Amino acid sequence: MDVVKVFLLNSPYLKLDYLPPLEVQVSDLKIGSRVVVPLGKKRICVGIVQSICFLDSDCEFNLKRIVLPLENPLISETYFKLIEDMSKRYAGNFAQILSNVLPSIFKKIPRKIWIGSKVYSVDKILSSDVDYTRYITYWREKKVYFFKDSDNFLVKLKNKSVKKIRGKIKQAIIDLLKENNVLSISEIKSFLAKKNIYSSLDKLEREGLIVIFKEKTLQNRLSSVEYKLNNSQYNIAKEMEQVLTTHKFETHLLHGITGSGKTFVYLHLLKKCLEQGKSAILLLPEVALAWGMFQRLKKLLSYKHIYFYTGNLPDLEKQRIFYISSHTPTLIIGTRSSIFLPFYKLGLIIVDEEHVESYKQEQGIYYQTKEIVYFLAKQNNALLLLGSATPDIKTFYSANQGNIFKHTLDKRFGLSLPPKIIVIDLKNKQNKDIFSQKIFDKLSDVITKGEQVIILHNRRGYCPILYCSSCGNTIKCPSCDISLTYHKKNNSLMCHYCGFKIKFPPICSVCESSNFSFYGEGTEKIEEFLKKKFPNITILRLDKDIVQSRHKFKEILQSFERGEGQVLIGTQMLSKGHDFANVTLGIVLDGDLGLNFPDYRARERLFQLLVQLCGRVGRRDKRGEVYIQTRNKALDFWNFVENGDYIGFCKQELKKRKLFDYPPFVNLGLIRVSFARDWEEKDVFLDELTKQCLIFAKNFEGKVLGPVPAPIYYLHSKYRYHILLKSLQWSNIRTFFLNLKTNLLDKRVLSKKRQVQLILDLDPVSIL
Ligand SMILES: Nc1ncnc2c1ncn2[C@@H]1O[C@H](COP(=O)(O)OP(=O)(O)OP(=O)(O)O)[C@@H](O)[C@H]1O
Ligand SMILES: [Zn+2]
Repeated sequence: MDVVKVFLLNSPYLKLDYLPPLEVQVSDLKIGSRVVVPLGKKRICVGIVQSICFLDSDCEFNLKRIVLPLENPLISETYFKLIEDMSKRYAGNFAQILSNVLPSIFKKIPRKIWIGSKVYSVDKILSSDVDYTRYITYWREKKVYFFKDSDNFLVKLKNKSVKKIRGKIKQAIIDLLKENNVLSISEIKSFLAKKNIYSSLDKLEREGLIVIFKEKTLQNRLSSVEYKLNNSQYNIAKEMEQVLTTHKFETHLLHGITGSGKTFVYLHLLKKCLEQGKSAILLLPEVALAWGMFQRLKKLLSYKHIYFYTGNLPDLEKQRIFYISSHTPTLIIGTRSSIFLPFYKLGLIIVDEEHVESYKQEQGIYYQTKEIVYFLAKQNNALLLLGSATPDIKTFYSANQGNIFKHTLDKRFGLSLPPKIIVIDLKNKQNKDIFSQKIFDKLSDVITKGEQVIILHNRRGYCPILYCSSCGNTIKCPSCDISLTYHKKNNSLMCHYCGFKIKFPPICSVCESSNFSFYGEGTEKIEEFLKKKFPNITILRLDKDIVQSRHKFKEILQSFERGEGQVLIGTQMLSKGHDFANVTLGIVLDGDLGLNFPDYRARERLFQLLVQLCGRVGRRDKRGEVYIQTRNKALDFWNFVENGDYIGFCKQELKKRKLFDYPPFVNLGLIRVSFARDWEEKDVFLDELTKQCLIFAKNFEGKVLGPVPAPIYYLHSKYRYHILLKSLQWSNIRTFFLNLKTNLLDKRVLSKKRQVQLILDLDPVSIL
């Protein structure tokens, strides 16, 4: 008897046995096929065929039958291997990982399918034998389509001088077209992350503002604008081109200072890769950066299959790109979720700004994008290129050990010079002013000259800490161990971790007074201060409170680029990737922010942020200056910052990490334990947890630290504990975790009912 093993893409994420679908030979069914299967008495759900085997036994009567085969296959065997690798590496459930990384549309049973241009209802196919038989016939002949591509239409502006129009979506479409000349309907949907833009397009067309036209020939041909690499770019690009040509798996690091022209090296390699008929991915750490890069490259490179991809595209758009990329050489420019597309002949993976922490996914399933692309590149004999002005110290170390080929671009492209960096000591100053006198004078000077300034302050809101004036109590979030931030504009207090919000003034929970003192400042207060001091200029602000949409983010940046504001103040959002022409002064108000976090990566993170910020200053002929305020000028950290000496900093940091046993010298695993505050058995559980940790620690090759309360002990109404594992082998860490979990389950202090959550976070980026 033939049995088909299927992974369910929905809860309970099991692997179950089924009989093949009626009228289908098992030999017609491929591994990786998507199928609809019955589950329990009434449910039907979607799964992926893992294997087909022959069983001697006669348990046929107990097995249910697959009710409908869909894409045959949806994913390839190499895709399976990737998920298998992830489930081993991250000690997770195969089906759950697969379900998480596939576009969510594949977890649902489709409602319609197409045969030729005719549409059929899946309900009907499932309920009528005649329709089912006909469906299977076409399915076998590969004539069934699960997606209809109706978006081969392009849109452009008719009248370039339109300004304000009514309707948010309409306005957003017009703004997009102003930047891009021509876009396809799919691209507009992608960027606005909206599926229904048709009525807005329709209205705009009727109002005579845009033209919608059919793409005539499918311009499959690849071409690019003429460009000339400078000598350093050329030598580096040629070396890697050689790797592409010989289809070898190699990892390279491009350490190029800000403004050195890394993008043109990428451009050159992407073009070569596509010319060879292979696919490529260019990853960026944030949606806005990915979109900026997509627009930039589309102007330089013309090819039909260049797509912008991120996790929050509309479902149908994700599905469309998924299908196309499985059988066509494509170039994907996107964020980390792009790596789970089923690439056809993958030849090149570029990870830009490779040091950024958002390459680590910490929701749903935990994974490190860089580990997965390493696996993918190896599997496909592809070139993996990591690029950054401030590489991750681990990458830097690996390159120095000879495991990664390293290339350096140490000069800005053209004539521009990196800015001069001046660190200002605030130590003995008793001033309550936000700016030191020296910086304030400099600021006034630059404003008078009509040049632009960016000010970095990594804290939003008006004021981050509020004390009760009567009893000294700080006002905290009721669900988190975090101070509430005062926001003046809406006169409220907010928790920046869980979103909790109350009107100001609150009542002190200790003494019931409602008189408060404020401490510290956020971007909102700095903006207010500057507006008072410089009433005649425009001051713009860029932080999460202002930027509620991607569109707004762009709007502020563009307005600043056009010179409509002279000062831009913001959180780390303003530090990455932007190419401002007229900024000659950068200011960092609180250079120490984050430096004292109980996290071994704190210094590295701050250094990277500061270098990125400096990269935005003086990008044209006029050399810029960056002033940084600190209360700890004595730290040698600041010498490295002033000299822009990233390599020196890395070397010193590596010494410290070696001394205290931190990566790259050991591997870190963090077991995150959390449970509700009112859980009655928490004491019993914690006792047992501590006991078990001690027992397993005896045979553990490495160190076990904890369980201890996490630095943020109370968050989202849950208590949190950490167990930190240090070992030379990842496998030791995984084994420790699995043994601990199994034992706690056996002892029944951990139940499957999820009162307690136990998560293994390998190489944690945040240990707060
Ligand atoms: N070969 C080239 N031909 C023409 N212009 C170039 C070339 N290389 C770089 N440039 C220009 O130099 C500037 C800096 O290049 P690019 O943006 O690629 O730098 P980057 O290394 O990516 O910097 P960052 O890390 O700050 O993003 C850009 O304005 C870019 O257009
Ligand atoms: Zn909170």
